[in-house]
Amino acid sequence: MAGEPRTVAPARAAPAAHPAAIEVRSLVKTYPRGVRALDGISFSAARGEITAVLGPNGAGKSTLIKAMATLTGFDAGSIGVDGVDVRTRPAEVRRRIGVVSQSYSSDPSATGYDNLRLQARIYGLRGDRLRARLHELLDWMDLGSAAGRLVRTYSGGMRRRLELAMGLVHEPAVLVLDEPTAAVDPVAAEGLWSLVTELCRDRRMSVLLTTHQLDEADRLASWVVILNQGAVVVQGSPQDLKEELSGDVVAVRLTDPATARQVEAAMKRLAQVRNVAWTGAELRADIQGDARALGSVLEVLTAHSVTGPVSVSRPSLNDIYFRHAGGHR
Ligand SMILES: Nc1ncnc2c1ncn2[C@@H]1O[C@H](COP(=O)(O)OP(=O)(O)OP(=O)(O)O)[C@@H](O)[C@H]1O
Repeated sequence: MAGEPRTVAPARAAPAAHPAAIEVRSLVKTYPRGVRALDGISFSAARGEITAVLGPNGAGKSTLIKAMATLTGFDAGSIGVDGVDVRTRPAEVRRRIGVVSQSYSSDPSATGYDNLRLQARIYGLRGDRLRARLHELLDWMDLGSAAGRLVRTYSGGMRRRLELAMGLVHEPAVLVLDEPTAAVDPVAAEGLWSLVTELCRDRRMSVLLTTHQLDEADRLASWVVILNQGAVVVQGSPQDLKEELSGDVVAVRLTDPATARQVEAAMKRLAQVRNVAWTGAELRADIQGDARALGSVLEVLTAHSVTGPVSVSRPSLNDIYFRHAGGHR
């Protein structure tokens, strides 16, 4: 379960004269049968920066993206995209936002070029402008030589780059990427991230991404919003979030269920242990204090005859994620 709702930094608010790339205020969305997917979330994504939204399955990330992209309605609150209200001016929002969703939107039985051309035509590009934009995007995404091939012959990384090109065709001010590196290999993911970083740095594009890859958020984003069960449990810069966890993290793998339960209970009784969370069979304890705190934790492990390797490290964004977004055995 998540801890108490909290922020390590207040939700940022942009001055009215320079609206944020995305401004979400007290957003509520309830699906039929009373599923409250978004329970009053607020955050702001700054212009020209990467903002990451993290959260476990079902946290509400996709619903949030759909609401931003005008693909689903919401019950209360507001969303501004590039200063434009989603509810009152949805058509204008669609011109200003590009969305690259988790599921592919390209047609595998058409060529990369034809997919991109169709997308450009949907956005009203014609003639020389269309050809120039397609040429630019294909070149930029390093798809020039593969443009005439059917998309079904593309590798996962090439297909992701094509999807990115399709999301950029109308030169949106705000780009939303829903788990863009899911199912691509690390090299292809790295390629995608350098393209996205370039978009922000050189073209002042604002990017909001959802990811399960915490190291990605840590490395790329200037602001991180962690959702759980439709609520913002914590938000701040990666640095803010890390500073929130001073002390050390002790990690140990416990495969025997009875031992795991006993060790968890004993750890929780230690005054120096601030939080205990599970990542699969790995128990992670946040400890506060000097070497004596570590000594007490090791004593618990010894008392329960735990002989496996134990690691001690500085907290990462991973630890904050599991602390706030759950992590039960
Ligand atoms: N069309 C729908 N009808 C009813 N409930 C829905 C619908 N879509 C999503 N939900 C529910 O809303 C909640 C939030 O789902 P959402 O897909 O937004 O989460 P998510 O964070 O994107 O998850 P994932 O990481 O698995 O993609 C979940 O409880 C989900 O079951």
